[in-house]
Amino acid sequence: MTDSITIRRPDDWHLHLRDGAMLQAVLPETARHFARAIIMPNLVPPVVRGDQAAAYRDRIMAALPADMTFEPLMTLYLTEDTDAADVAAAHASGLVKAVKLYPAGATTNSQSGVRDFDKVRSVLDKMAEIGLPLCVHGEVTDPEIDIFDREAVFIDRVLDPIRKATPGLRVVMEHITTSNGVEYVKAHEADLGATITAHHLIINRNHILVGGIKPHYYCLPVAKREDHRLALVAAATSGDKRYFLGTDSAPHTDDNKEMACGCAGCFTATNTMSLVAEMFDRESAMDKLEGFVSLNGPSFYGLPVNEETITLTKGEPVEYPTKIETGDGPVTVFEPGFPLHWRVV
Ligand SMILES: NC(=O)N[C@@H](CC(=O)O)C(=O)O
Ligand SMILES: [Zn+2]
Ligand SMILES: [Zn+2]
Repeated sequence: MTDSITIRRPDDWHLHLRDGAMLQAVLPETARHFARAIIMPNLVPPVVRGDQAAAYRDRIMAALPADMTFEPLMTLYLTEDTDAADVAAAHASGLVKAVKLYPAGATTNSQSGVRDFDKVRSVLDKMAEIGLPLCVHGEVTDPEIDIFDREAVFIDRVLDPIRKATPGLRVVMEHITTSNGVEYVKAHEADLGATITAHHLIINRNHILVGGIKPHYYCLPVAKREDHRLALVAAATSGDKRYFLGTDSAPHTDDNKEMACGCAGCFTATNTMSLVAEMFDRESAMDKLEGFVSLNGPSFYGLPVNEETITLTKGEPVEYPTKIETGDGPVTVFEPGFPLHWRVV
């Protein structure tokens, strides 16, 4: 049995860093292990234009501790008013690596998202032309649709039509939670990838609801039934290059999670590598870990892999804080409910 593994330094292809005091507190948790991350633009107000993305990147770099290296890969939040020329310029300058589609009302800070997909047609056409990926929060918001079906219905009603209407558009299905998401990627060879979070490899909907409600397991898309979790584990550990790690680490203060109407989001930045390694080890798939966390993402985004390496070793259960302190209040670290044995040395 292997108890030590050295891999190229990983990247996180879906991360929420927020701003201000929260940014200051959570950034080191990611930069400790990850070289780069795709930075989600759902601030209030959202990061819509290139100049806003440049200013946000500068705030992230200013918050980075002097002894750490980290490269934020910036994204723009697609709205019905997004200007295709501004998007193209932000991409040409090297600043912006993706555009993010939030169906309006689907998740945290998505009020400015898209309602009428015809209104973003010209931006999507431009993105297909210049090879700029679209990252998609794939859930319909129709109140008639059951929350556990929203991803599957999104694929049929929205995603597949968009892809057919915009040939060549490169799409990342973000934080997939269903076998439907896994199968859709598998069935469409070109221009399609998917991120998978650490927490969706670990929890199913029972973990949220059985024996009392667990607000720190509530995120969107919500965890589904066990057969979907198993499909995600199989996809992540398969070695298929189209699946890669996007943690969706999404900090909310405990005050905002543990309330009558708690926010959606799991905070995993602190222990992601231990969580993912534990799950890969259980599947006897440690040889696939580097692909999932360090190689497949750069391959999809057309970026070089990281030159540095990290080493993980297996031993006594890893200790990590139950909460991190932030200027806005404590944020609870994702607790899988079982010991983690792999640590980054
Ligand atoms: N995943 C979540 O539950 N929350 C994210 C938004 C998102 O990625 O959908 C957040 O910004 O808090
Ligand atoms: Zn999302
Ligand atoms: Zn997210």
